[in-house]
Amino acid sequence: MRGTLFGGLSSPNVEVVTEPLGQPLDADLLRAALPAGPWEVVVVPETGSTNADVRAAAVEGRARPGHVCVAEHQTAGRGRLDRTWSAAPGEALTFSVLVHPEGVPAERWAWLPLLTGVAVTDAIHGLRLKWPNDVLDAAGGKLAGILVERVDTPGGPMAVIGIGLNVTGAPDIPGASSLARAGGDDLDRTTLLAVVLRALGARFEAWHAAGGDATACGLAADYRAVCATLGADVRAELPGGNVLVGRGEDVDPDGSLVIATENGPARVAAGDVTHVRAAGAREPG
Ligand SMILES: Nc1ncnc2c1ncn2[C@@H]1O[C@H](COP(=O)(O)OP(=O)(O)OP(=O)(O)O)[C@@H](O)[C@H]1O
Ligand SMILES: O=C(O)CCCC[C@@H]1SC[C@@H]2NC(=O)N[C@@H]21
Repeated sequence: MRGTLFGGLSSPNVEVVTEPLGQPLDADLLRAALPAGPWEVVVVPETGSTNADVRAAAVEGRARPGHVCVAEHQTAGRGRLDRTWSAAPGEALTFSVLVHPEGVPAERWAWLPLLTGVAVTDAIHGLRLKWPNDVLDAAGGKLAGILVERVDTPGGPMAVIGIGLNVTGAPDIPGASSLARAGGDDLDRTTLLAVVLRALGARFEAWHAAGGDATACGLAADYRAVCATLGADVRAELPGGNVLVGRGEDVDPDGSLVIATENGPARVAAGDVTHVRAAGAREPG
């Protein structure tokens, strides 16, 4: 596997074909590129939201952990905090994975979105994370978003991990980027998806085996190493209009961001924050 952006997770099973832009996803090649395990991959030409589809399948007992739904196009893609997620047909990877963090205490599930962000940076070199889990290119453009939702299934509580990764292009949204804009020269979506799923599977297994202890499995340290928010001047907007301004100082063992403010350290959990921005920056919302 060549290219400036891919990480070291290439598989000897992956036949790498450099495809022209917009080549459809190859479901057979994708399945062959994944290691033996729980993967069950469904590729659909169009749907509303892969997160909604996987959630529905899980609730109805039709999907097992390891189920992956990939859409060439979403007509009602969902972002965090009830935002929308948009991408032109074929230009992005939009997919969702069902996972079962069986035995992991509920408070540790907050690491799942951060774990997913780290997996994307494992798979594709040169990317950073904006806390909690926006994936940024080297220039700070957002090229992937992550939406993790808990779902109650007949087999117990599980989580749907949704990833939208802009590959050959990005919507005309200020601050949005894509792998193509970031200078990536391997833009084959089938190969990319296989590499990201392998990285996600490896990160999930290690975290799960550690009972969800992000420190014990090395996830917390790896997260800090790729987190662009640490050391940066940030402005965190909270629901109700309160704002915290300070320097991103640390990420707690529970995944909260510690901001060094003039009044001392303040901790914010992902669910408590409407936006985290570079201080002074004007960004969309
Ligand atoms: N394909 C896309 N690529 C990038 N951003 C997108 C895309 N589709 C929709 N968006 C939306 O554009 C907005 C810009 O993202 P940005 O990271 O600046 O948001 P934000 O306000 O900082 O929120 P957050 O950090 O919670 O994602 C977000 O609302 C995001 O969900
Ligand atoms: O940054 C965000 O706001 C999160 C965006 C998550 C988008 C992905 S695309 C695949 C999956 N299906 C959805 O409807 N959303 C997620």
